[in-house]
Amino acid sequence: MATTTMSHQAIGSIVSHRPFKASQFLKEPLNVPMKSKRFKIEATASQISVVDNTFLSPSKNRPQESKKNSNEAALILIRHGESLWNEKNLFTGCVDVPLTQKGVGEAIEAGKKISNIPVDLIFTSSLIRAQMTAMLAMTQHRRKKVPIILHNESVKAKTWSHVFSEETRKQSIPVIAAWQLNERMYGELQGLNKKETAERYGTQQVHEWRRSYEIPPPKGESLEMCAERAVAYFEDNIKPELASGNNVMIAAHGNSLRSIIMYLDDLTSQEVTTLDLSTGVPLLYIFKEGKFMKRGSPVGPTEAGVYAYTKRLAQYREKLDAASQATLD
Ligand SMILES: O=C(O)[C@H](O)COP(=O)(O)O
Repeated sequence: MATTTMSHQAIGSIVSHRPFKASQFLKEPLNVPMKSKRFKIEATASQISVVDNTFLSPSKNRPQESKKNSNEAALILIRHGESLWNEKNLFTGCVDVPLTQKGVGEAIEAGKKISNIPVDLIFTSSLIRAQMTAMLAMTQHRRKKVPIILHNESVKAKTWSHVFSEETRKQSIPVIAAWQLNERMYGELQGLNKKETAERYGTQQVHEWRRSYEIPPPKGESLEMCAERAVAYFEDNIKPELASGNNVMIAAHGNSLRSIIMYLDDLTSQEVTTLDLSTGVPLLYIFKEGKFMKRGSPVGPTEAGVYAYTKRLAQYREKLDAASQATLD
């Protein structure tokens, strides 16, 4: 991947800034040797990235003028709705299972609760239950922007998923799927029934595996090991977006979010053992002057508490109200 990145920069410096035409790329002769085809694809991608690097690129690479001038941003955390293995009371971890119908409903209800809160970027894990939750929640959002899952896993994926309209891009919300936000890997417990496992190994032992900070399940990740990737990702990729004034939603998992909340609330390894997250319940934080203020879980879309001390959120809601009033007139 480093090669691709390096050739991106190398190519980027020589690629002219002429607007990119999909037809140019799609008519690419398929009989070119692999290397130059890779070069051509990379060149094309660099042309795209040169043409519109304000869309989808992390704020740290975004030109100054595109960053919002605000020292306040909303951060919404949401554990995925009930999954098919939650329903069966099986340890899930990194096994990729979808939501149940109840979990779908939970995601939609969560969307209603946050429908007035601005969302500029969405981060999910690479697991479908988190991605389903994010997409379903956003169907309820009053701003009606379209969440678009980014595909930067290869130069070709990035090139072939390019959006060619500036206006359409403005009506979209980039969704970044990161494996670092995946549920903790539950090792040899994955697929086992939680009740049967407690009967076999003892309730205390299973509670330690599930809720302690340092003790990993057999051949799995401890919460501490999960935090090493999830919190690092949050600090490197999500916090800079908040600092730029971008409002972020993270749809992830019980333990990857427990590790992030431990960081946000500065919990001790003892305190985090009592932290448990329900499925599909959004939690709101306000990031202001470098600090995270917990605002709790919005019960309804107009709950005053959500907007207390957050002038920007209140103004955003007033704008949505005015816009919907205008469409009614
Ligand atoms: O991975 C799982 O089984 C659940 O998402 C979380 O499980 P836990 O509540 O046992 O941590």
